[in-house]
Amino acid sequence: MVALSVPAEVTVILLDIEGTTTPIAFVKDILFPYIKENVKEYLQTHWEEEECQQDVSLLRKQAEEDSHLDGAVPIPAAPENGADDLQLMIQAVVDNVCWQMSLDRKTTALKQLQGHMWRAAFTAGHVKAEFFEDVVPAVRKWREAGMKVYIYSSGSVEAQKLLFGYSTEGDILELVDGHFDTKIGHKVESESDRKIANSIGCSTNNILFLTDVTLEASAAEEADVHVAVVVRPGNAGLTDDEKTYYSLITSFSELYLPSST
Ligand SMILES: CSCCC(=O)C(=O)COP(=O)(O)O
Ligand SMILES: [Mg+2]
Repeated sequence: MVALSVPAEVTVILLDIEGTTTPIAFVKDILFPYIKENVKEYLQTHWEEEECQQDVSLLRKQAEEDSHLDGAVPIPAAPENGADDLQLMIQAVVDNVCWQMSLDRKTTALKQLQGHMWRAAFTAGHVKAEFFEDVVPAVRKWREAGMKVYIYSSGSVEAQKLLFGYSTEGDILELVDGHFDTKIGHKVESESDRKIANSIGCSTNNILFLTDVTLEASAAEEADVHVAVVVRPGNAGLTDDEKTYYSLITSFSELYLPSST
């Protein structure tokens, strides 16, 4: 087994979810199809609710920003003329969500609606989140050694809490000291990592970020965050240069804390 020593200055381990703690297949084959299959009915059922209206407003704002993009799906202003307009509006939101998902976009607007939709599926017990088997034992060990463990995922904080709260390992939310999503900034922007350090109350070089995406690793590194790229079954392949440049791990058990024997 390969061992990667965690630098002594690291006090915080920051974890990506999809492709790092959790198989991409769980997200792509279970969570995302749930949205595509249920979004129309969800909007029809919850349309009058404040939360749903806020989600639609955010999606509409995003659609305006996206209007220059190829294939972008506009969302018209709120309907005034009854049921037919409402159905057209709902269909536009459905089409917009499906278009964004076809590109695996990580917009806050899309992620917020997804999080709200998954709430019903998780709390009713229809879905349980999957974690790689090394994740929970390693996180427990790190915390026992005094490390803080935070999550930084494009999935909304609400969705992150659902994953950790309703998992095949039970409710493991207590293993996480805090959560960050794209509201703090996108994962490919270094400024987001600086803001995360600031919010935790540490320096960027006190953080070790584990992610499967080299663009995210590169942004974090530019902010002076330590990084390791996580190689899991089903993840996108890395180029030879990326394999040479980054520290790679295939399991969290390959990380050694300075105090580990
Ligand atoms: C945490 S909710 C489900 C995953 C998701 O929607 C997503 O976009 C995952 O992105 P990540 O940044 O964790 O790779
Ligand atoms: Mg990921």
